[in-house]
Amino acid sequence: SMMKKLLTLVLITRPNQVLLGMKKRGFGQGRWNGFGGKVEKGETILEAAKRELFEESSLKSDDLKEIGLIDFEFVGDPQILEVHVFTTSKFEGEPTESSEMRPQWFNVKDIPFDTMWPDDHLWFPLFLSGTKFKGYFLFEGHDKILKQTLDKVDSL
Ligand SMILES: CCc1c(NC2CC2)nc(N)nc1N1CCCCC1
Repeated sequence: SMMKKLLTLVLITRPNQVLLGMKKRGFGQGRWNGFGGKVEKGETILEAAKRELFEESSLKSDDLKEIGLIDFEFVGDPQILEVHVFTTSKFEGEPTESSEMRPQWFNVKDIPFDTMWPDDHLWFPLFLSGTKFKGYFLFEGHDKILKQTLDKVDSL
C-alpha cells in the first residue's frame, strides 16, 4: 500500500541536441528539465505525457516512446514519485515559452547538468544512448542523493 504518485517526463531530441525547459515556478523552479508533470485521473500515462508536453512547450507528438522508469523517494516523505520518461525526435510545432517553462535547445555535449535535478547526469547518458533503464533515487531534500540504483532493462 505504498503511496505512489505518477509523473511524466518528456525529452525531445533533434540531431545532436535535446530540448529542455527552464522551470519558472513550482516544483523544480530554477532547473532545466524535460517537459512533464502529474498524471490526472481518467488519463493514461502516455496521454498525460502528450498533454504536459503540449501545455509546457506547445509541441505535439504521437511518437512518444517510453525509455525509462524512475522511482524517487525523499527522506521523511512516504510518497514515492514514479516518473515515466519518454522521448521522441518526431514532433510538430515550435517550442514556445509557457507560464511554466522557457524552452531552449542544448547540444548534447553542453547539457547544463549543474542547473538540473542532481539525478539527471546519472541517467541522461543512458537516455542519449537509447538504452532503456530503471532507476531509484533516495533524496535528502532536493539536492542530495543518499542512495541510488540504475539498471539497463530490455523492457519497461
Ligand atoms: C521527480 C522529480 C524529478 C527529478 N528528480 C527529483 C529529485 C526528485 N528529476 C527530473 N529530471 N525530473 C523530475 N521531475 C519530472 C516530472 C515532473 C516533476 C519533476
